[in-house]
Amino acid sequence: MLDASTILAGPLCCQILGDQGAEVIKIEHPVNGDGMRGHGPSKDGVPLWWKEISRNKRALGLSLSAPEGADILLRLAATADVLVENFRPGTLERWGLGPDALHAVNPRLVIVRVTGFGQQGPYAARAGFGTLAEAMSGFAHLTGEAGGPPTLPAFGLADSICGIAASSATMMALWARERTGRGEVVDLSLIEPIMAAVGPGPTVYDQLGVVGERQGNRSSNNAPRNTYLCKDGGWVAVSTSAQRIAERVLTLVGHPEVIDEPWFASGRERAQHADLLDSYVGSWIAERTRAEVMAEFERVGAAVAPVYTARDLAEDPHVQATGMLTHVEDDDLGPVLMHNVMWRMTGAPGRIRFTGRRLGADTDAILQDELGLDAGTVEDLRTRRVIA
Ligand SMILES: CC(C)(COP(=O)(O)OP(=O)(O)OC[C@H]1O[C@@H](n2cnc3c(N)ncnc32)[C@H](O)[C@@H]1OP(=O)(O)O)[C@@H](O)C(=O)NCCC(=O)NCCSC(=O)C(=O)O
Repeated sequence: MLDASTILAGPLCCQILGDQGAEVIKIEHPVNGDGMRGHGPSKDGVPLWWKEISRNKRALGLSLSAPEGADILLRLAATADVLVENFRPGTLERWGLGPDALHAVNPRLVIVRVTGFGQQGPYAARAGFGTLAEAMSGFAHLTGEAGGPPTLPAFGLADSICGIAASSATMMALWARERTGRGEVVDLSLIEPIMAAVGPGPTVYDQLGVVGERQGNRSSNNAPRNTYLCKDGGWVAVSTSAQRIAERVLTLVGHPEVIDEPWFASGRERAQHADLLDSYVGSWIAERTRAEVMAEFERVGAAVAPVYTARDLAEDPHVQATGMLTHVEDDDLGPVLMHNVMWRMTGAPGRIRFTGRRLGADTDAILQDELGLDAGTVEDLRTRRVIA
């Protein structure tokens, strides 16, 4: 599997498949590397996010815009199952590496193309980032306080949802290939996966002519639903998407009488009485420590979670017991804590074999051992910065 993508969506797709056993070659610009190397904090010059996002990927520095680099990609593509890229539409074609050229060397290749806005349409040529997808999908309009500005997430939400969707699309394309014998071209924009996650807003607009508005931490589908401050300064989140859970919460906080109100019978109607329900739940929680709130909610079978920092998450006994986070040995850093393979499978469990490598760490092995280039050619390409 060839990961010629940059920053987040495409690389996350390849990380997920690499976790599950795909042999991934990470292709990067030989001089600049993947911009992802500069994202987020580093320790003594070692980029920390890179260790996680590029795990299980061998590193090849290769200029795809140089004709000799493009030729090397075609040779790698000839035996690959999948190529993931996220250049603007037309860029691969400009380098002689469009789907026609790739399928000419390997008709069974699955080509996954991540873009901001899709391969076609009036916005196709625009530069795309997850932030723009968060804005255009409806997410930002719905997020934030009523009366406050539209709000963006503090992390790459649209990119990550797209990366997860891309991994699923890749597997579906591979499955289709099993039946047809032919590769696929997957056209995946950053907008569509987060649009699907934002929900049925366009359907509601189509049928009812109304659009949703920001309402802080509340939901228009259920109440009580919010974050609440505990006596010791900790926060918890409560959700009551199921009717039975709503009844248990209001009984627990000492207001069982409200359950008999006709409007209490549906989440949507409860949402219209969020002020009252929040005041009942909020004042009960404010008199207790977070540990007490957690224990009481658990005792009555209601739904609650602590609002965690990264430190809380790392120290949580459930996270530790289930291995949701795991330590992986790294050459630069020693043991590094990172999120584990995202799910557990009985027969073919995923595995983190190694952490993200330095730019070009595997270039010689890939070009000499796998493509049969001689050492002199490799050195010449390196001198001319076609490879790194
Ligand atoms: C990210 C982009 C805005 C970057 O736009 P541009 O800089 O104009 O690049 P292009 O796509 O046109 O691709 C050409 C450039 O790719 C760079 N490039 C990268 N890798 C290589 C390799 N291996 N070889 C050659 N060139 C390479 C190089 O600098 C090229 O510029 P030249 O040397 O000049 O030719 C765009 O690629 C894009 O819209 N991608 C789709 C959406 C996407 O995935 N966005 C990033 C998600 S992360 C995110 O949203 C976030 O973190 O925030």
